[in-house]
Formats: sequence, C-alpha cells, structure tokens
Amino acid sequence: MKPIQVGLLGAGTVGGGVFTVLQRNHEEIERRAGRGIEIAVVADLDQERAAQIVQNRAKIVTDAYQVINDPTVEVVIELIGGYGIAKTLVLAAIAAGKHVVTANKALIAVHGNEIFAAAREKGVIVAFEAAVAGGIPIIKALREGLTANRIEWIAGIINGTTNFILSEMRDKGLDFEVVLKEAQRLGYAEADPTFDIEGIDAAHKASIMSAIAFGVPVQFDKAHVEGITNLAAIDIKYAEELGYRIKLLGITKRTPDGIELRVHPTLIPKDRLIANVEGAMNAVQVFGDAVGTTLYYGKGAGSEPTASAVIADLVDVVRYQSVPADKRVPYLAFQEDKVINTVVMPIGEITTSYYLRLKVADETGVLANITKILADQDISIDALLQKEALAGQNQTDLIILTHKTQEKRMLSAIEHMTKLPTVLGGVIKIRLEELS
Ligand SMILES: NC(=O)c1ccc[n+]([C@@H]2O[C@H](COP(=O)([O-])OP(=O)(O)OC[C@H]3O[C@@H](n4cnc5c(N)ncnc54)[C@H](O)[C@@H]3O)[C@@H](O)[C@H]2O)c1
Ligand SMILES: N[C@@H](CCO)C(=O)O
Ligand code: NA
Repeated sequence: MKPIQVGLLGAGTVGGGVFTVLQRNHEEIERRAGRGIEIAVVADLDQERAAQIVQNRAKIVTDAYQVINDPTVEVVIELIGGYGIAKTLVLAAIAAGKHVVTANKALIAVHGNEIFAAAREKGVIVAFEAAVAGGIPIIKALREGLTANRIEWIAGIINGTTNFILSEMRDKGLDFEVVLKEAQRLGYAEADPTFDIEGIDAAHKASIMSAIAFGVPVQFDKAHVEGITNLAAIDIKYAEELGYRIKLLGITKRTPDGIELRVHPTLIPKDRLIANVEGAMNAVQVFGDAVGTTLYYGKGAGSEPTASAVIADLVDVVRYQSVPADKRVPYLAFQEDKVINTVVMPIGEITTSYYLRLKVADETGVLANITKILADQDISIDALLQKEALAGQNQTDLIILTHKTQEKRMLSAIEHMTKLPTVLGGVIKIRLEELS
C-alpha cells in the first residue's frame, strides 16, 4: 500500500524532529501503523531554513495553500504556531477534507471548540497530542487510559521554559534573563516568550486538559493566569526552609460549585514526586476516583520529544481514518451531545492553602494582631516562621502557612493586614497545594 501522503505547514524546531524521527524509525512506525507515512510537501515562508531542515526529503513551497489543496495530501500537520494564520489554515485544511495534526496549544485552547465543530461536520480527525506536555502522552491517557474514572483534579508542570528558569535560578543562582535566553536557545520557549513566563502557555494546556477531564468546552478565557515574573528569589528560599518547592502549576479541579482552572506559582511539599521535576521536564498528576493518583513525566518540549507526539497522532490517523467519525474517540473524550457547560469559578471562589510573607515591625503585639485578622476570617494557621531581625534593623520577615480557605477570605484578611501600621509594605501571597 502506498504510504499515506502528509503535508507539513511550518518546518521549524518541531518539523525538523518529525523528519528525523520518521526517517530513523520508519520501519517500526510502519509495522505499527500498517502503512508507511511520507511527508510529501512542506510549506514554509523561510525557504532557506526549510531547505536545511527538509534536506531534499520533500518538496518545499512558500504558500501553505499549495499543501492544503494538493489532492494527494491526506493529512496536514500544522506546526506554524499561534492563533493567527494557523487558524485560517487549519480550518481551510478541514474544509478541504484533510485530517489535521497540530502541536498548537494556543490554537486549540482559544479556537478548539470551533475547530472541532468544523472537523465533526467534515468527518475528519483533529489530533493534538503534542499540544499538551509535548512528548508525554497525556491526551491519550486522559481520553482513553483513564476513561473509566471520574477525574477529580489535574495538576501539572506543563511549561518547560518556566520550570527550567525556576530550577536554574534556585540551583545556580542565575538571573532570570540569562536562563530565559538559554531556554530560547534550546528551542523550548514560545515564539513570544511572554506566553511562557506569564503563564499563558501553561493556561492553554490546562484548559485543554480541563475540557477532556470534565467533559466541558475548552474555556481558556475563564482561566486564572499568573506567571513567574513577580516571583521573588527570597520566597523560593523561605519555601525551601519550610519544606516546600515552588513550581508553576496548571491546576484544574472538579468542585461541587464548578470547575477550578488556574495557573500560578504554587508551593508543593518537597517530598512529592512532582516537586522534584527539574529543568525543562514536565509532569502531570491526575487524580481519578478509581485509579487514585497517577503521574506522567517526560519532556514537554524540544524537537524530537514533540515530534514523538506528532507522529503518534499521524499513526492514529492512519489507524482510524477509515473508522466512521461517530465511532472514533471523540475529540474531547466525551460524546459531543454530552459536553456540559459547567461553570469555571472566578478565582475569589476557589479554595486552597496559602503562603504569606509580611515585612513587620519588630515590636510586641504584631503577631497577635495578624493572627486575630486571620481568625476573624476563619483562616487557620498551619506554620509560622519569624526571621531574626538583622542587626540595626527593627523589621523582620514573617512567613505564615495557612490551612485551606476561600480565596476571597484570604484577600479580605490581606487587606486588613496591609492596614496595620506594623505591617510594612504589601503582603506576598502564594498558593499552596498538598497534592495528595
Ligand atoms: N518547540 C517546542 O518544543 C514545542 C513543543 C510543543 C509544541 N510546540 C508547538 O509547535 C508549533 C511549532 O513550534 P516550533 O518550535 O517548531 O516553531 P518554529 O518557530 O521553530 O517553526 C515555525 C515555522 O513556521 C514557519 N511559518 C511561519 N508562518 C508561516 C506561514 N504562514 N506559512 C508557512 N510557514 C510559516 C516559520 O518560518 C518557522 O520555520 C507551535 O505551535 C508550538 O507552540 C512547540
Ligand atoms: N514553550 C513551551 C513549549 C512546549 O509546549 C514550553 O516551554 O513548555
Ligand atoms: Na502530549
């Protein structure tokens, strides 16, 4: 049988990996798929770079529509990125009746509902394993492997760039900017690295996982997003002293009042496996009612790890293209007419524990005032660390860990604390999750 003909849009970091891995493992891949896979035509605006990557293994064109409209092309891989032209091209490919494989989490998170609706109409597959946690088969795990479970929550380190930055800053004392440049050089960072450092990329991925876990539409616009740019080195240090590590987590939880969907720096107990995921590595922890906790670990970025997921999707297309559309695993794991519009709770409504850092005057009665404010909001203290005042200074750092409370109660307590004359400056608040 003739190999399935694939068209590639965007021959960059990931596209290069797809060529390399397909070539190196073509025998194994064909034995698994039951049919060869051949990238026949590639579109890239940067002809020079594309030529270096493609190395005469496929025809190269500049115009993406030449790929989409090529009658021999059955599957289009979209590796351009972003939700601008990529959206137009993916919808055009679907309209032309092509199956689509994409690594583009921004596109799926923002326009996924529209794209899946168009694909359903045309009966084509849209596969996006590479979009969440790169090479880790987390989409497959959530959609298929865990399908017996009522999933309760997911928490993941799903952005390699920020995990790399946090690890290098902590271990080597390197500056934020230096580490970010290195992440860019290694090909981990997004075209616009603010997507990484401001938590947007992680929120894209968390929104996709949330939809698949809970049978809700993709709701990136409802996610609460905080990145790592306001995180101070001193908080990483104090967290360590208290037995915690700070990670940028993407979290989604089922609660009786709705779904929590949030990305922010989070304290995690140091002895949790996920707390020890370092460098650009990713890990996703999923709690299902039947299976309990499961953990998925691996490379979430980089050329070949991401290509691993793209090619797995290509193999799925080969295997399932002849299966009638309504008999395939649904795009978002739940049957389309069973997707429910469960509310995503505003951040004030969520419940979690907290780390607080206050700069306080080194005077008697300071602590009593602060603990009273917390008690008034019904917030219970779990641990307290008061640093010794430096010689000649009559101010000191006070660190408080609380038990779980509602965010709006905490915000109210912080407002009251800030008004105390003995609390100097703002109160730093970082959320804390036990993940057990
Ligand atoms: N790099 C990673 O580790 C990684 C991991 C997971 C997912 N992704 C996702 O994979 C996608 C590709 O990432 P990448 O790192 O390979 O990007 P890249 O910037 O290395 O490659 C993108 C390529 O697309 C080309 N391009 C841009 N506009 C085009 C157009 N209109 N027509 C044709 N080609 C065009 C560019 O010239 C470039 O060669 C993105 O969606 C990214 O978020 C990347
Ligand atoms: N910029 C992303 C690439 C993988 O999606 C990261 O750093 O994880
Ligand atoms: Na993946």
